[in-house]
Amino acid sequence: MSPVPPSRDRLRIAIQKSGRLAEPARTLLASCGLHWRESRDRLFCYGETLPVDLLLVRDDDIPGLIADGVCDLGVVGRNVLAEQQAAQVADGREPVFREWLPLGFGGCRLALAVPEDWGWQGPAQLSGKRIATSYPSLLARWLADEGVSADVVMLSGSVEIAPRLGQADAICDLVSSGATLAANQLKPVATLCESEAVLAGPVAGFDAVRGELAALLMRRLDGALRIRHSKLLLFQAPRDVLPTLLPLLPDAETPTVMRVDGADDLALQALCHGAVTWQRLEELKRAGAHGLMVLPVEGMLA
Ligand SMILES: Nc1ncnc2c1ncn2[C@@H]1O[C@H](COP(=O)(O)OP(=O)(O)OP(=O)(O)O)[C@@H](O)[C@H]1O
Ligand SMILES: O=P(O)(O)OC[C@H]1O[C@H](OP(=O)(O)OP(=O)(O)O)[C@H](O)[C@@H]1O
Ligand SMILES: [Mg+2]
Repeated sequence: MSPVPPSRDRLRIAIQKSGRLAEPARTLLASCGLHWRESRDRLFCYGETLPVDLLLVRDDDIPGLIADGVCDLGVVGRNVLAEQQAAQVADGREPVFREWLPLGFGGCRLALAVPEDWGWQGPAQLSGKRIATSYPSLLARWLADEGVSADVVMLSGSVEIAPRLGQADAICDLVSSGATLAANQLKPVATLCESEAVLAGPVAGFDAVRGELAALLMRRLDGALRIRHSKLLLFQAPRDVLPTLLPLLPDAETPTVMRVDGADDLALQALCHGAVTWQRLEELKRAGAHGLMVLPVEGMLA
């Protein structure tokens, strides 16, 4: 492994090396104007456009790396962050990392699931049962909140198969489409945590240099997230149709309205955060708009 530069006047962000969050995390950070030179072992990326480096790691290690000050920020699932926070609290320790910003990808939920043939009557039914999970602290907290005493069986993977193998009666694991549960004849009965990828950072702030870099990154992330699905819509329309036309704009900010030299119609430009579909364009045209043009938005600074 090539040496990690020891400087602390640079910001270091941990992201997943490979896995579900690896590529979207890099794409999002790149959309904030960050570009890197990768080390030969592909574990460290040196920031070339800003003093912001990447550390490529297992996602479970990210909260600990923040706690130890090895890295400053991290992109990790809320499920992982919340589990490690719950473990610290259960140990009587104050968590030193927290969620800074939800990032809008990696959506899933941590759910409790039971065999399909159980008639679910509520959490009390789990009393004395064995529940397999990779999230023992979140599950233990939920059981305590529900006043239920059950055995938590810790498994690091393939949790859904545990009931079929006789290792557990129920499970608590991540669910997205629900296909894995269905394939294992399980049904979800409670949600313990709604999750997505988040930017995690220390509860305490940074020193001045890294604090400024972190603030800059947060502003850019905020801008990048706001325009992620946004389009700029340009069109012309007669003034009198605007009251029917403007409500049709998909989740738009107040449009800029300009007079067109020598023409009666107005020219409008609207930043739309909702989906600008063909169907919506056709509706706008029927309502009196013409010359409709949809443009991608590369960046935005409020
Ligand atoms: N089915 C899913 N749909 C959507 N998001 C998911 C799904 N499963 C997991 N995630 C999210 O993606 C994160 C990373 O999942 P992944 O399967 O890549 O983790 P991993 O196998 O623990 O990876 P690593 O090798 O880094 O430890 C999870 O912690 C969760 O936040
Ligand atoms: O509701 P679904 O869309 O079926 O997704 C849920 C599955 O996805 C994840 O597993 P993954 O596919 O990442 O496998 P792994 O955890 O065994 O690596 C999670 O642990 C569930 O098993
Ligand atoms: Mg992991």
